[in-house]
Amino acid sequence: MMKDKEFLGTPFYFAEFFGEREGIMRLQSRKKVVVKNKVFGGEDMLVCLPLVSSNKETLIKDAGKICEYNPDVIEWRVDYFDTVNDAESVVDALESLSEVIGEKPLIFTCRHKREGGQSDFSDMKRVDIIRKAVSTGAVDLLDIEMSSDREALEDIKRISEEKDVKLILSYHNFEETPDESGIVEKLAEGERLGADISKLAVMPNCHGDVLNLLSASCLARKEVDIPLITVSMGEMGSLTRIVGGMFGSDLSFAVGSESSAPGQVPIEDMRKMLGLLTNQVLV
Ligand SMILES: O=C1C[C@@](O)(C(=O)O)C[C@@H](O)[C@@H]1O
Repeated sequence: MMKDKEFLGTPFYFAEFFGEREGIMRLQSRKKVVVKNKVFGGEDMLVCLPLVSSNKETLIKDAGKICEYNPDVIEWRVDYFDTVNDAESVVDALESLSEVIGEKPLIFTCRHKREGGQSDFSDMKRVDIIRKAVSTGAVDLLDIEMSSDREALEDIKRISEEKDVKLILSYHNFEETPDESGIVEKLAEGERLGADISKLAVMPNCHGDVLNLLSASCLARKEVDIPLITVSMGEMGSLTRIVGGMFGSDLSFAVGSESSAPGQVPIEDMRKMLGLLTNQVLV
């Protein structure tokens, strides 16, 4: 059998690991995460539309608009919200948002400036916002950096477990892309820290970085059991948002109203391209 790759010093045969035919279009994860009938790590890569609205009025308007595209998942980037530090106003907006999006799974992301987000808050404040948001029952998944303060992370894990909210542990690097084994290691770290889903979004500085992101996503399937989200950001990396699903990424962020990261593509374009790649009838 042809050796596909040296993986951390060990010969690695994709066909042997995944089966000769299995995974031609998708490398599925061993463990699946099911949220409101959407399967992370299953047959299809899911498409998520982010909301980056700055106040309740635009949030509700933007939510209505993105729902017209019928995304699989919605992310509220609450760090873009002007009054993010006022937990009561976040809860109030969340309750209205939940009415608009109905049965769509919602990711709640409260990202600090130092993590590439938009707002400043203390670790304690963030835990408080998250606790109150989760207690509404409107949050299905929480996204938090794996580099977060350990105590805060443990609090957040406890909060999410109590309410059966799934935890996405993320690694962002807006400067560069780690090498292949560094990417696999980060994704494995997410799982070790207790994530339900491990995510990595990194900036490429050359085309080799984009290839590394894709090959590392494939290799991570051997090392990591949980669903993965991997992104090469920026213009150079934007193709990974389309083809990433074939290499082991289980969700891709597209644009419905406004983008939340460099290199995201409009959802209509993404669906056209995915339709061409998988030769399916377009929805
Ligand atoms: O972490 C991610 C991935 C992302 O940064 C992207 O590159 O698409 C977009 C963010 O909104 C999301 O929380």
